[in-house]
Amino acid sequence: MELPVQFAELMKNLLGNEYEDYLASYANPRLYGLRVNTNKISCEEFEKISPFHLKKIPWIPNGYYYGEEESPAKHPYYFAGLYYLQEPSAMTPASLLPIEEGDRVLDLCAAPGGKSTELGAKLKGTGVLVANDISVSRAKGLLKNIELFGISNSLIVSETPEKLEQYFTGYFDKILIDAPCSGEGMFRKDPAMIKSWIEKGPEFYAEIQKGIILSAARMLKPGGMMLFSTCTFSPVENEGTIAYLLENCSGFSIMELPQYEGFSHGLGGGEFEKCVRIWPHKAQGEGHFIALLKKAEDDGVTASHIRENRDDKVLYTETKPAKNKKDRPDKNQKKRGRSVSVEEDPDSGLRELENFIADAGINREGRILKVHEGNAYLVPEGTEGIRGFRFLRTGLFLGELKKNRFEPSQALAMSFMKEGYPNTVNLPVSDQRVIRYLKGETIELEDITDQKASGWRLVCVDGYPLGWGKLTSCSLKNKYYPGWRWQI
Ligand SMILES: C[S@@+](CC[C@H](N)C(=O)[O-])C[C@H]1O[C@@H](n2cnc3c(N)ncnc32)[C@H](O)[C@@H]1O
Repeated sequence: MELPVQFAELMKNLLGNEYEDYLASYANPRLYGLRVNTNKISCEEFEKISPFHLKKIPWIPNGYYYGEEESPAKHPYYFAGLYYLQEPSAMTPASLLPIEEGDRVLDLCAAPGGKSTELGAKLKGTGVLVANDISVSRAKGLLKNIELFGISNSLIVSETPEKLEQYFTGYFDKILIDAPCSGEGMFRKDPAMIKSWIEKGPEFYAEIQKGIILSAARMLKPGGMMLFSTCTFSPVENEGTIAYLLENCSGFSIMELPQYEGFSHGLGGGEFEKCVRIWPHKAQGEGHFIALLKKAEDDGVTASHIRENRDDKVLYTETKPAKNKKDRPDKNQKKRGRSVSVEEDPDSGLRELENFIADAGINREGRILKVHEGNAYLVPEGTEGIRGFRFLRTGLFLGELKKNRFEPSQALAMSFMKEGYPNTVNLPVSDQRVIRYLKGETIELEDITDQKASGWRLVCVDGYPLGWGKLTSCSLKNKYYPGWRWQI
């Protein structure tokens, strides 16, 4: 691989006598990683059913290497959201951010969801995950991955960090910033990054990162934790950005991270040693930088910042944002249409929706049912009043109300756990009808004797949900979301 001359010089200075080992690592075969969605299946269970040759990634509890010749993206278990395919060192940031159930979590630069899917899995349906990316087109890919993973307590947003900050000051328990960077650790996986490096270079991204990290710092609760990561090697983008944060926000400190075999310390000595660097010539990964930061309980800044916002614009209060925002004029309300509650519109299929929720045993605890322009959602409590952002999704999209009917959504199908829905058509992975279903075909079920009553069925592979079908006379009309169909 031909590396830019200037990059090669920088790396020689950085690595000294390790430079040759680093260069030699480009000749090694590329590494492929698979991370199990522990929200849907345990690692033990996955190891039992996996058709792939898996080898544990030593530092990721639910991460595995798989062989280059295998195609896990072309397997029904992928369509069941049982795993995410991700370069092994890129699994590290979400794995090292200590998420606790009930946390409010922000993934600030989230698309296409490699980290968000793990953060959401760790929350196990509790708390809230706000997954944001400035790029709307990339955020659409993020939305698909979040829904495929069955994560139902998330808001998918496409905003600048500065805009988010106006509402979310001091709001989050945990924040992950997987920052835009010059991608020096991606050169082997994606040689197009070399061209981008030549055009822009580390300084360009360092400037962007400075803005992002300060915004994130303001959105963190006192006592909260924030993890900053990149897939690049340049110190100006890594330790440099952390130094900038520490200079500008006095309440922050760098936290110790576990030093697994093959991990290296951050550069620059002192506190920076607590950061982790993954080098491709020392670990079985392409390369990453990770820093975990803690905000002091009393940082002397956040509290007054929240007060400023409250006094000034009443943008956010800690306990019940919805209540305080109720009376604010909502400029976008007309464009978006009116949200109605179940009681207000009994004829629009809402009764069928309520029956569906009751029959399916959907847990509404901590979530609020909202219907908006014929679409029904379960929105995490406390976020229902947030307005004015470019949302791609607010909570779990349940489905559409059509005249007197309710049509359940693909996202709802994916949110069920194994055996979590009463009316299923469960096919073994070896059954040809699994692929035919994923291709959008009608499938016949004469041989499955318990499929007599007509109505909605959750189609599953080995018990894991894939999507909906509607049964009449042993024939299952395909309701799999057309945009997700098997194209292979
Ligand atoms: C390294 S990628 C994120 C990868 C993602 N975390 C994952 O694991 O799949 C960086 C992302 O930052 C987004 N981005 C760039 N500038 C941003 C900004 N100012 N605010 C938020 N996101 C930004 C890019 O669109 C890009 O998707």
